[in-house]
Amino acid sequence: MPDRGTLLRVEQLRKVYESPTGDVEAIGDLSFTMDAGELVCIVGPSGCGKTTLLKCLAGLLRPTGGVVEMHGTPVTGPSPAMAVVFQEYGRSLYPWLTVRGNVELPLRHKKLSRAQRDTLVTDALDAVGLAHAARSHPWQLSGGMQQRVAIARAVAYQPEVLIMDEPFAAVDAQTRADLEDLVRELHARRGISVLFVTHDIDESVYLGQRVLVLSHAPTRVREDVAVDLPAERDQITTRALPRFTELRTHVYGEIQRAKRGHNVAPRPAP
Ligand SMILES: Nc1ncnc2c1ncn2[C@@H]1O[C@H](COP(=O)(O)OP(=O)(O)OP(=O)(O)O)[C@@H](O)[C@H]1O
Repeated sequence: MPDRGTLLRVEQLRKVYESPTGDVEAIGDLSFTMDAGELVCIVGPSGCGKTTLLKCLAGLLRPTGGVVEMHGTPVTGPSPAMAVVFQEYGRSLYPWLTVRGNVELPLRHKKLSRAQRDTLVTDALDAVGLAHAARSHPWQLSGGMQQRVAIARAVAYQPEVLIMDEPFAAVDAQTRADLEDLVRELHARRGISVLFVTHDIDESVYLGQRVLVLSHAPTRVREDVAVDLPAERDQITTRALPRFTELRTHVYGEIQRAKRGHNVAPRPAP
């Protein structure tokens, strides 16, 4: 397990895209911190700047202003301590490699022996329930299985933080529920910190220990909602709790207000 303490610190982050047709201010003045071992979800109105934020955090995009720090060190480029899983699993996997080959590929950049690599790949495939499909090719798998391969690849890399950008948007509802539980299990068992962007309000409350609600663009944190549901969750009983309904209703209301452009009202969560 990683040490507890501040993992990520984002301070007055700002991102302006410059283009010939005019500048687009995607991130306004955004600050939050995340502790090691936390599972934090991010929701916000469509187009508010969620992907831009994740790319700045992952060192894939240079911010216009502000600070992103991991363990007190500025993030200036992609870090081996972070792994990113995007929505388009189909495009992120190499069709000519087997499942095992796809999971193994990024590990070739690490100084590991063949045996160490094999163990990490086998463990990651076990963790996502795909040991039996190791020799298949991605195109032989269902969408949900392909997304599991993408998750296994991220997990095998042994990141400290897993950054996920709407990873289950393209799979069916049942598969989505299974993958949500897989993420919760990886977080609980392996102590991986998870930052999870989703459009789905129920998903954010079911998964998260906190939900950051973003404002419309140029985005900032509108509210940081503590999800005080029991740590042990399951799809049926947790979602049937009155507190689950209260939290999802609250987050939904905040997003509606954010869409209408209401200012951030500093008030406590329900
Ligand atoms: N490369 C780019 N150049 C110019 N503007 C961009 C670029 N990428 C994103 N934007 C703009 O920045 C804003 C935020 O986009 P972003 O994709 O980060 O939002 P999002 O919240 O992830 O969107 P969605 O809800 O659709 O997933 C939008 O206005 C978008 O048009």
